Amino acid sequence: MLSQDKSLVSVYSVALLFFSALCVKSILRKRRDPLEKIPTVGPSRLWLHPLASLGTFFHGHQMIQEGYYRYPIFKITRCFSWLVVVSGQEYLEDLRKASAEQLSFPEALNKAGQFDHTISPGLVHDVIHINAVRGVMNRNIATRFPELLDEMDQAMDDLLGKATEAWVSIPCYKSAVHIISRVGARFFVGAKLSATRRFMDIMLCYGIHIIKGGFVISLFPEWLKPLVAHAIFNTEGKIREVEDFIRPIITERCEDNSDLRTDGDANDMISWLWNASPQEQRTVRDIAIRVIYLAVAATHNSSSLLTHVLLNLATYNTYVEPLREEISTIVQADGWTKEAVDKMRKLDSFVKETQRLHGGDAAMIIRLAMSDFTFSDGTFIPKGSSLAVSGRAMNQDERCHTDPLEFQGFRFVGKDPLKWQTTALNSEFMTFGVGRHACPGRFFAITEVKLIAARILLDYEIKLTDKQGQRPDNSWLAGIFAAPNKKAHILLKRRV
Ligand code: HEM
Repeated sequence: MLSQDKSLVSVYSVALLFFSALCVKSILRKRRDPLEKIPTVGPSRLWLHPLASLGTFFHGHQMIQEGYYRYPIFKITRCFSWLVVVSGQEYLEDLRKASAEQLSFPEALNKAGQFDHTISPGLVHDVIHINAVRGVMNRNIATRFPELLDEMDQAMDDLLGKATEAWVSIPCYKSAVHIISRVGARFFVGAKLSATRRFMDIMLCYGIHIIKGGFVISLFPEWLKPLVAHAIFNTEGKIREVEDFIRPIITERCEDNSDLRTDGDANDMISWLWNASPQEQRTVRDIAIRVIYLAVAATHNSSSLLTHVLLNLATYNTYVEPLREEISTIVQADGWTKEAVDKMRKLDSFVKETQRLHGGDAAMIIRLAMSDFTFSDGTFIPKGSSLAVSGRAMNQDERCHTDPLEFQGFRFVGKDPLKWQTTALNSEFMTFGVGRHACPGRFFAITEVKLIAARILLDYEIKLTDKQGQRPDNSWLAGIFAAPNKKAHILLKRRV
């Protein structure tokens, strides 16, 4: 009995010693922490980081929402470090103006997705593919619009069959990924590959490779990362599989290292990227890597947005008829063209309102401080800190939008399109970012999502599976990235 008491005492003594050591360490660190002056939402003791990080992992969006109403700048814990979150216009302006040597988007992206190891070292700093999207790709959306339409119809037929007069239940997110990835693949690499099941599966798996692999690889020290990427995630092997699909296309379009032809069905991302690259980067591997990166960038966000739009069409059914009326009138006059889709202002507003209420991440515009940085009010941010903007809270602020938690599908109709059209960049609404890194693919994404929604509206009746009309809740990735409910189904029935 006595010896049992003794061992209990020693356990308590060790625990007390450990706790005291943590407190001392925390106090010392707190004194040294250069971010100490920035208010904290959630636990502020660094020794509580493991627990607090768990809190952020589940409730980060609520913490950011709370911080937004209390401070123009604050911090929360995230994976054993701080995430500094800003919202005030002055801070946003500083963020926008900061040079790449001060606050870097590519480095923040690399830290989050470990692209150096999940795709290729240095890729996030290369601009060839970004310039291709900004320039030649965006110029070709209208030209290649008939193919988008064709691919979208084929993808719908795949999902629902040609003639369905009964209600069919389809998994909303999975179906959105199916349609978006097919339309994207048709646009990027042409009809042959978008119809090749194996290629499409490999590209979809690559997205998962980046999300899961990136997270696991980030847990290892820098020197071990290449080994883990090679041994566990087989990044090289995955790239080689994509190369095998792209090689014959490149060979068929050119016999030496000169420009690839861009006529007819060769007018796609493979030729655009090849022709934009200097001689030493005109390799199958280089093109495969860039195609993978763009396909990943193009698929996840657009599929999530389409899922939210479909769920909202099914939930807020009173918008269906006015939208059908707008779409039919425009299509009767102009046919199915990009210009016609651009003219669909009610649909545009419906998509934007969906982004505002359902689509936005709690933390947007991620940046990594590459050197010490000081905001214009004197707030100091040390090198290595991660920063973000409380985008979702801004989108739902009653000072900007009346009844902000209410879905008003036509909220943006009649408002200045330069500021409130879906593709407009606006420091009060940052779903596509701001400044030099603002999403270059937004014109394609919005054309594609509006086109798919418009075709579904004209061809199908749509409703929720829930008889009470309850929209399925969003889910949160790592507590701060909004994702549509992946289990949600919707019901579609072909219109007669
Ligand atoms: C609804 C769909 C989409 C959303 C919400 C979205 C959102 C974003 C955001 C927030 C950024 C970062 C901006 C910043 O931090 O300032 C970004 C960057 C980027 N997006 Fe998108 N995006 C979408 C679709 C697409 C598509 C379809 C493509 C490809 C064709 C694409 C290609 C890119 C690229 C290449 C970048 C990096 C730009 C750079 O590094 O300068 N995105 N996107």
